[in-house]
Amino acid sequence: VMDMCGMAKQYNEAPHVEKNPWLATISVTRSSGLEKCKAAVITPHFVLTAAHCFNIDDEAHQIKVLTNDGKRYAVTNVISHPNYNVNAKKPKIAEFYDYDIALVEIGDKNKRTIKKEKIEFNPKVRPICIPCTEGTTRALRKKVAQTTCDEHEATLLKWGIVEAFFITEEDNELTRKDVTIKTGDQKPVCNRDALKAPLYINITDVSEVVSDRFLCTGGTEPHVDAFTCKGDSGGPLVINHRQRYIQVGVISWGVANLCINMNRASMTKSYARDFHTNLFKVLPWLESRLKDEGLSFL
Ligand SMILES: Cc1cc(Br)c(Nc2ncc[nH]2)c2c(Cl)c[nH]c12
Repeated sequence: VMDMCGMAKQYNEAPHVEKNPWLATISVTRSSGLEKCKAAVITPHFVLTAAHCFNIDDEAHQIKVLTNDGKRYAVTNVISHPNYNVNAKKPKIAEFYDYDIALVEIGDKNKRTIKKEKIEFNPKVRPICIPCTEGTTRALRKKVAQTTCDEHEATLLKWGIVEAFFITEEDNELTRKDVTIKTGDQKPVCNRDALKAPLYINITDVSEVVSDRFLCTGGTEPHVDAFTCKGDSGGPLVINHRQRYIQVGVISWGVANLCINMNRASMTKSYARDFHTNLFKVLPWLESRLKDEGLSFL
């Protein structure tokens, strides 16, 4: 059976990498320089990240996946969501992040070995749980036979304010940043601040830039949320359910760039919202692309 997902060391003094063993870093080497994103380990052959981390002309050999134990993995394939198209609404909207999600397949095409290289799990490298899989039913301590995907969504994304966190890297140290997902009647209030992004200043209808695929976090109500930096792109938005960890989103974009080369501003802004691709909204794509990975989707 697939290694139990969403398990991490809990004791206070545990190394940060063992508290967040699913975090991975994606590096893309281009002639124009190095781009970095974050990702989440979900199976031995796949990490999950944001589609906007890649350009059309990036080739697999330019991309490496780094796991918490310091191992660098070659990539055979980047599978971006078919509906992702950052240019879809040009010129009115310069960058459009709908369906901003991608699977990165690990392995080395050039190696003559038949078996693909795969991510080695250990206390520093473990998979996170993905919604609507058997592993998440077990992590939620529910009955495997009767639990539905709707129950996963009802349990994880309750109506109103949902406590979650993302993981960022500061001075080579992983730290969790607490946020609240605004669902139900709180969602429109959160989404509306998207129009405060410099990029969208001339847009009047928020639904043109914030599609139903996004989860919205950030701001100062009901408590001051952490905000993302560009370098956090692709990282997982995580819910801690009784010490089991389930990924519900992928960090896509934010309204305010309160980070100058990763120096996070001390003060946030009420409109400093962040938007994450909601995994519940891309399940058919996830399932079709991960069918041979032993995840057992519901
Ligand atoms: C995570 C993340 C990604 C991107 Br792309 C950003 N850039 C941006 N968002 C809208 C237009 N451009 C930001 C900002 Cl800004 C904060 N966090 C970000």
